[in-house]
Amino acid sequence: MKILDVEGLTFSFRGAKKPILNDVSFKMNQGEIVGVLGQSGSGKSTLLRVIAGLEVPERGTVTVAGKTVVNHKLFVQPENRGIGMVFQDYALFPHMTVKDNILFGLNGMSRSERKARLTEMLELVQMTEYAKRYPHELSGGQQQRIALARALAPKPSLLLMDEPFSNLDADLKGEIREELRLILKAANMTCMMVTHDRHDVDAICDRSISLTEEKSRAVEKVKVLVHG
Ligand SMILES: Nc1ncnc2c1ncn2[C@@H]1O[C@H](COP(=O)(O)OP(=O)(O)OP(=O)(O)O)[C@@H](O)[C@H]1O
Repeated sequence: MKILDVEGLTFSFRGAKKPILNDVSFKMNQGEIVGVLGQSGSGKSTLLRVIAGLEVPERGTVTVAGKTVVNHKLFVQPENRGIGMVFQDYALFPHMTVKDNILFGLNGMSRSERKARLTEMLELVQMTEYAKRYPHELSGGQQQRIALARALAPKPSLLLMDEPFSNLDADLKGEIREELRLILKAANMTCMMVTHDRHDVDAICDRSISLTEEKSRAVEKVKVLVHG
């Protein structure tokens, strides 16, 4: 089943001469983990932001789990797109415990459903005994796992991760990469991950797409590189 379908996506920042995303098209199947590679400034984060609904494209269509979320006449708000996001700095709420961070965003569920989902998420990321801690009492890798649990808790169709390893030291990175792949596969989550590090892609992703720039600085069509 197709979870993400991006067709002819074009986006320019206000006042810019050329689009930063120019006619970008690709698809993702259920459960696929896809890396987004490209040089600094090539538009990787912007692509994620447009898909998430944090930016409005000039042209193009984005369809998530069969539902069009943006086209020339439609714009679905970010919170209604069924998309989870994990940012570079994890963006955990510092004044909330691990438990409350994960429960945040589960408002539509009954009390017992929320409790069950919390338990399930803590088990998935193996952080059950940390439920009462605050973010500053956790290591970088543990904070990343909680950010992941919080993003997965509302059962999004698609997870977007922007440079999820940039805050981790090199030793931890290897361990966390393996762990992240296992968690995503266990949840059968479809995930798009921005990274500038090809090693991340090799260790975690099923394949990658690459944003390429011509000398004109116009972004070319996405090239799909299939790994393995
Ligand atoms: N709000 C903005 N207004 C104008 N230009 C912007 C804005 N945000 C980003 N840009 C520019 O758009 C381009 C793409 O930015 P983006 O953050 O998507 O790149 P990236 O590929 O994720 O880069 P990096 O790997 O360095 O994070 C950059 O040249 C950046 O300077």
